Amino acid sequence: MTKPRVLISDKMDPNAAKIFEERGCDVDVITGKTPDELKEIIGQYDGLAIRSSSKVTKEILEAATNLKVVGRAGIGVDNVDIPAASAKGVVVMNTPFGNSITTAEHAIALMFALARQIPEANEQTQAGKWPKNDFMGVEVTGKTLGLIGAGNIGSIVASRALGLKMKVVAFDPFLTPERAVEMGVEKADLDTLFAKADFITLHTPLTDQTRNILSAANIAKCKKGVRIINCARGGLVDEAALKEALDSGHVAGAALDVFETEPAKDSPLFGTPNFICTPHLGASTNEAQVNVALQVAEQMADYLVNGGVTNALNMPSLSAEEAPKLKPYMALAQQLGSLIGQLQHGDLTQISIEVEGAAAELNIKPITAAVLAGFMRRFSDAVNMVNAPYLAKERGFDIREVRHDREGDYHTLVRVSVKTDIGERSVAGTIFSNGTPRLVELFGVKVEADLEGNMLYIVNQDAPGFIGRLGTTLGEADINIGTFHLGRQEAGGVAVLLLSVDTPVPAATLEAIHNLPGVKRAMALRF
Ligand SMILES: NC(=O)c1ccc[n+]([C@@H]2O[C@H](COP(=O)([O-])OP(=O)(O)OC[C@H]3O[C@@H](n4cnc5c(N)ncnc54)[C@H](O)[C@@H]3O)[C@@H](O)[C@H]2O)c1
Ligand SMILES: O=C(O)CC[C@@H](O)C(=O)O
Repeated sequence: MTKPRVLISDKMDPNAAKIFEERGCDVDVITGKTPDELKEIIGQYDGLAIRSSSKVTKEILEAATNLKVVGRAGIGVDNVDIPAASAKGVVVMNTPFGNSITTAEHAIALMFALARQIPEANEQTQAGKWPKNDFMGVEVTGKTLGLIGAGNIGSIVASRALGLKMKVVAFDPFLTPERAVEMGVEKADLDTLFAKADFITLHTPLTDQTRNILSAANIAKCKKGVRIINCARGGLVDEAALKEALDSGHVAGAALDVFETEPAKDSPLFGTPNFICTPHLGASTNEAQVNVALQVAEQMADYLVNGGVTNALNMPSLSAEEAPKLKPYMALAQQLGSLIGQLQHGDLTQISIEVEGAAAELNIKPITAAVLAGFMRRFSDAVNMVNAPYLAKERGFDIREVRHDREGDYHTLVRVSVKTDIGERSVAGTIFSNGTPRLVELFGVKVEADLEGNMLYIVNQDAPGFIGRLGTTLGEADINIGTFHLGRQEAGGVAVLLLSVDTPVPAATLEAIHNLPGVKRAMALRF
């Protein structure tokens, strides 16, 4: 088997390359490429490991003909076009915890730097001015910290602030009252936070809801003398409004690690008294960079080599322990999805995935994604488990997942049903003890078959002599039968035949089969 190839395109701790190699990948470290240069080489790679410099745009993804995974050594994935990656079937992963402590510590460091005006005091002291009377600071003890965003980093900032004997008021629409109690913070709405906070620190992603969350109007609602810290994303604070508020003295100090446009080289904020900044250094400690590099390399190699999915933003997670257990189920699910997709008639409205027995103990999300990948092949060859759920949603299909505790005739069963404007139909399969998937039911008829290669599906009225006539028709077309599976509802009733054949069945032979007495339907299938 050829080794997966990975490109590390941003500066990253060398441990990442080492891990890729140890885990069975070939790795190239090529940093500093322009988008056009990256476009030229990206087609050779199965994986792309990045920090924030590489922009994984739609154009880059279009050129990435072999790409399976993009791994961000860090949290924010604003430099990756996730919808385009999903549509292309490329998994996007990040490392959501590796740099959280480091970034939280940077926010606290900036809070102290603001409270005691350390950067300016340092500059003037080193200029020989000894400005002892010019820098009257404020204590943080007893002050209120307004926390906007109480996720991973926000909650670490809160715990450090509480340790400094501050009060913490948090605004986060997803913060539950129980979690607020657990964190020791007061949950508040934004206006209450503005009214109470002596310091405000931001820890949200940049979204339509959070863009300019500190707008001119909101800054005006803050206490006079508030100090603002942003170590999350540029664009959360309206930089022009912040400049005005610093100039007027309404805001006593502001510290930005992130800017609306980065690299920020000529911001109007530069040179403003009581303004300090760092060049997006939130995650820049040895510890954090080792953490995120190791983590991204482990996650990406795990996906490329074993199919494990961790911290993916566009695919359900699948641990390295789960992956081997789920592998036969995913093969079965894909085959069932493909079978029902090839046989489906009418306009589809709903797909249901039911798991029963041992299958009900498993993570159903990857099974669903595999069913959809098989099913959606009827629309495009470029479908996989990553993009199938998106494409299915795009087409408005109602996807249902049902877990049954009961064990039926089989110790484990996956059933896929479709609802269309002309009715409902289902297929079901099991996993044998040797791990092979097997179809066990097709549209209500018990029929056992391995779904692989070229197959022929025939529905006929059960009658003596039919199998002989079918064999002759195939023989005359020089088509060799591999396996033969027959199921029927009752003697003389409707029978279902599934045959594996060594070569594809041409249209003329299908037509001849269709014309045999008693045949209701004949279709060539491909797995
Ligand atoms: N400066 C840096 O170098 C650096 C380093 C790491 C992370 N970051 C950034 O820090 C931010 C926070 O990271 P995290 O790991 O804590 O993320 P997280 O997902 O754990 O937390 C984000 C929190 O924001 C909350 N949120 C979402 N919408 C909100 C809204 N409208 N108002 C208030 N809260 C809202 C969410 O509920 C969540 O609790 C991200 O933007 C990330 O990219 C920056
Ligand atoms: O890689 C970096 O230095 C910044 C990372 C940070 O912005 C993140 O979102 O994790």
